Amino acid sequence: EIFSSMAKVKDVLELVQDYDVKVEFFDNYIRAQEQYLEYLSQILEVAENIDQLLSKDLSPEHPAVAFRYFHDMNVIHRLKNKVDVFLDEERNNMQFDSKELRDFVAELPTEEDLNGTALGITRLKATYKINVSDIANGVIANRPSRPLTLPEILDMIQYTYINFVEILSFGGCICTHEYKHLLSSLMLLDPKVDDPSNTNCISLTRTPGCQYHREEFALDRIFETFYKLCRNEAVKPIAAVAPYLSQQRHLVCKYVHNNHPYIILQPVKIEYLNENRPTVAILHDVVSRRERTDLRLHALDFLKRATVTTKKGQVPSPNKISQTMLVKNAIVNKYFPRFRQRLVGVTKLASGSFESIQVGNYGLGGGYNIHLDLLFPGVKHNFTDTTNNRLTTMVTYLTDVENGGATVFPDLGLRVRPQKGSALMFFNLFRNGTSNNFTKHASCPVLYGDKWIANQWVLRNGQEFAYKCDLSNEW
Ligand SMILES: O=C(O)CCC(=O)C(=O)O
Ligand SMILES: [Fe+2]
Repeated sequence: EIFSSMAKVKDVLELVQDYDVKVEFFDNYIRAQEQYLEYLSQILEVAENIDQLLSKDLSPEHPAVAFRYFHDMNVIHRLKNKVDVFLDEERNNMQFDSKELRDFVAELPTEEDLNGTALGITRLKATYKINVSDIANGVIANRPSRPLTLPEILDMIQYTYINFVEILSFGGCICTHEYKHLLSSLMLLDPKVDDPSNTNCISLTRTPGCQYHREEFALDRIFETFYKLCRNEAVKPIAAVAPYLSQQRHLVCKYVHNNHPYIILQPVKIEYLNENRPTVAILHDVVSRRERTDLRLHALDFLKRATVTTKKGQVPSPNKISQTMLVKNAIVNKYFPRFRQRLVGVTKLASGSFESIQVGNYGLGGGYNIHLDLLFPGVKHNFTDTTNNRLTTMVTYLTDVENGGATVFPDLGLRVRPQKGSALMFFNLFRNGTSNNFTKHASCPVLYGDKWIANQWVLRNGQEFAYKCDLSNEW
């Protein structure tokens, strides 16, 4: 699968570009074949000439006739010599290695990629309210390209339609927001289809699996909020967090070094976006250019699409259109020690419970639906739990994203634009170890650009001294 990682899309385009040499080869091969056939048909023509002479029973005893025979046969000779020289010179162009072609084609995007791209575009359409006519004209995020051709449009319609039918007949969990994407695909087919939020199709689609999510997150409302935030429309925090907002008048930006040897000479600028319940902050310029490049290069060959288990077996996760890989702690310590040390220095968290780094690259229209980062989402924690959940998330941005791809917190009404080198940090757990569900967050689909992140999660166990726990559900 290629479409779910922009880096791989770029890779395949490079491959095709490299294959220009091969394209030139095919070109030469075809031209050589044409030339060869041309010689053969000339030989045939002369041979037919001789045949005609023979059929007219013209005797070679006639000198003029003999001359013509000899002349024509000589032409054949000359042509044959030409063919020999030609075959000699064009040997390379006459040999066709179909294995090479097969290997090349095996690297190219498949139908699944085309399908994923069509769905990605409808996702962008739903999230960013893009006009159907803009899509048809090849304009996305005010960026012109060439208009789609009729076969391209027909393909897009076909794939979005297939997706629609497939998901309708799919036995697993289908949630309202997925229908919105699909219904907006139908809007692509027919712009007159009503706004998806007004359609009663949605009630047809509730499944027991969805109900669970529905209770947990009240999906309908929250997805509206999610999309609004993605479009950079103003969103108020939900009432449950409002009481804490009055405390936030003094939100600050400050430089921190914590007297920590790793950052004392290069303090980190922290910008608080939400001070409490949960604390959300941006750590500016914590990942160097070199680290950003090296992490991406290191990850590229290992990226894999996340899957989920369904009745149909393992299928790509519909909620996460990206590819990820883990950089094990041993590798982090060896090759990326300063990345880790700077995060330890600024957070004062014990480095022993830092998880392996997860590097991620989003694909075409790729994003990550609303979720909690907890390893054990449904579980209520207390200090007697043996489970060890994720206390802190740090999403470091390895690239800027030209348009879209923001990280949003629907309950908090917060939107964070990826800024290369900075890290978005938040605490997933309250002081008593229970999950703080206000931290649910999502990555908006990438509208234009190549979004790379590196996630650093820090586990709760081992932080007893660094992060004081108590019985409250304060942060
Ligand atoms: O890519 C983002 O902005 C957020 C990523 C995220 O939430 C995750 O990987 O858990
Ligand atoms: Fe997350």
